[in-house]
Amino acid sequence: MAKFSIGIDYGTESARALLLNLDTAEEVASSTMNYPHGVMDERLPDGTVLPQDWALEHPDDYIEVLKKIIPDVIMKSGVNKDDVVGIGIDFTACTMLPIKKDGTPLCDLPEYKSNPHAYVKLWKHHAAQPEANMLNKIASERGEDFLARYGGKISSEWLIPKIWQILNEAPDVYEEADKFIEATDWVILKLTGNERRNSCTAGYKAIWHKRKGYPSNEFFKALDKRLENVVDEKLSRDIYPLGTKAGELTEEMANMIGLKPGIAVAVGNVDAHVSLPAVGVASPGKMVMIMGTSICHVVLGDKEVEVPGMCGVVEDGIVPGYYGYEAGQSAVGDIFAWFVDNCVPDGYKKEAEERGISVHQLLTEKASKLKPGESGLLALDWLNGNRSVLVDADLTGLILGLTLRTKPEEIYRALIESTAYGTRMIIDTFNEYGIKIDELYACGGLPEKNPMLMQIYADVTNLEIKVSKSNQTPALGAAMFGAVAAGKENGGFDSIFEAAKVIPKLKDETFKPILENVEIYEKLFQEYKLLHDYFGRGANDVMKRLKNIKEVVSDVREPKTTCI
Ligand SMILES: Nc1ncnc2c1ncn2[C@@H]1O[C@H](COP(=O)(O)OP(=O)(O)O)[C@@H](O)[C@H]1O
Ligand SMILES: O=C(CO)[C@@H](O)[C@@H](O)COP(=O)(O)O
Repeated sequence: MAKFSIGIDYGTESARALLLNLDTAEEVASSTMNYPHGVMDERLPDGTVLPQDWALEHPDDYIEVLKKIIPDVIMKSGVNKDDVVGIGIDFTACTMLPIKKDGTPLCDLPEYKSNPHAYVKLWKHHAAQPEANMLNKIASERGEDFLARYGGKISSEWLIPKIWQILNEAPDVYEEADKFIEATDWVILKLTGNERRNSCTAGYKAIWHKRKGYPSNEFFKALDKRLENVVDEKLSRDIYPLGTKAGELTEEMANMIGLKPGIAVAVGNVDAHVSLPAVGVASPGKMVMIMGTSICHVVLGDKEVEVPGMCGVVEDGIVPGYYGYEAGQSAVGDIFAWFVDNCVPDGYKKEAEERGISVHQLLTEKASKLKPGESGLLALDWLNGNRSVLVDADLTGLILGLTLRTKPEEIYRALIESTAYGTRMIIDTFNEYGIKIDELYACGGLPEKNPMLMQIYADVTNLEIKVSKSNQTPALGAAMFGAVAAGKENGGFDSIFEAAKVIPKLKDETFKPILENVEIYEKLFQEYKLLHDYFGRGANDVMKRLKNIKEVVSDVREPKTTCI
């Protein structure tokens, strides 16, 4: 009798469940649900207004979606729920929340309902940049060796700046919280009743090292004396490797989501990292791009080297036995969404509607007719800051070369190209510092949605791109880890390597660089690099000065005196 595993991918806007047949490697059914509260970046459910750079979610949504998407995949597939042997989840990260000892999120307590700090801080919450700046300054003055493992800087997206922001702006929330926890670990706590923090988020987002643990209490004290014992008081030193079984599905949750109690549940994982074995990559030299709202770039290495501006290198952080490297771009699809939502004339929207296609598709169709370089435009892709290689959320976007004749599709294409140049910067930096990238693999929403974009990435990087056959690659990876938690004796796998040999599939069609495009893009990329270094490496900090003026004028937070 065939056995099944369920993978749940918690994305930025929605969660998707995938039911995987472990005998045939077939993706039997999937189901998606948007988070009822969505991303809260302007106000809380009760109307409380949020300052700029904030991005919150409601933790109740993460359970709510399970009640729909799990019964849905069982119903659609007609599979007997008793044949499901494993569950794995992956999440965006660092997506964190304050909770009480029993797991109750602070925002669920009536007295904290209107306090933004009591909610989930989503990965793209960038309002902890002052704390990140200060942390980097202090760590660098103290010669903390962990900085090198994070490309020289800790991002404002990561856990410690976020916790420190809570302490600075809402000390009562900090006090009231018994724990701060990654959302991925919180969902596992809800599913199994066990707090089993995973090594991936701990390593990449919480400055934890397999052999050295967290930074010292002295370091945390140097940040703020109230943080001296933050690890022991608010986090945990018990960290579990990926592939470990976190526990078994509790009766209460099983009843709620329509499954059998006792199913093996894997420790939590991250959407980017979980995707690597899901495209069949289990050795160095092959970079996987998870392309959607943002792009995460992950690659394995057999040594630990310091690559400037990478998000992190973590031993066993992706699969056991290798150093997992991560880099990323904080906004990619989000930039195109911004353009579509804010900068497209009504005529375009009408045309798209009449033809029954999305505005993205219409712009892409028009932009496909342009040759590389034809628009005379060049853009910087920092509309949500720069995560790699500059690690600076205070940088902003730029479009150069506009004229009175510039068309929306030209700007749309220039924005796509800018994100491809951002990826090329990352690849070049890895190559330069000894992590060779010989092959590119892609998964996520964008390869499905936009072949023109994929061709531009192949031309700009001059690398052939292989694409995952699954349109739910992170969920597939999560299901594979769920099957590893179940173990071979229950119809699963003994290791993620075993699963990676038989489950993943790639599309037959690949995106191959086109020589004449490669040549023009090489010239354009050199121009991008000049702009990148001029605005991003301190020659002209105009972006930060503008942001500073904006903050003072909008009076949301004290002006920043230093930009690091
Ligand atoms: N045809 C398109 N071309 C380029 N981008 C698109 C297109 N359609 C949607 N998008 C962008 O894709 C992103 C969503 O990607 P997806 O991978 O589905 O989600 P997520 O990153 O949340 O997992 C959105 O930011 C949206 O703007
Ligand atoms: O930062 C990470 C992983 O490290 C991602 O979770 C984050 O970029 C969000 O990814 P999505 O674009 O929503 O898939």
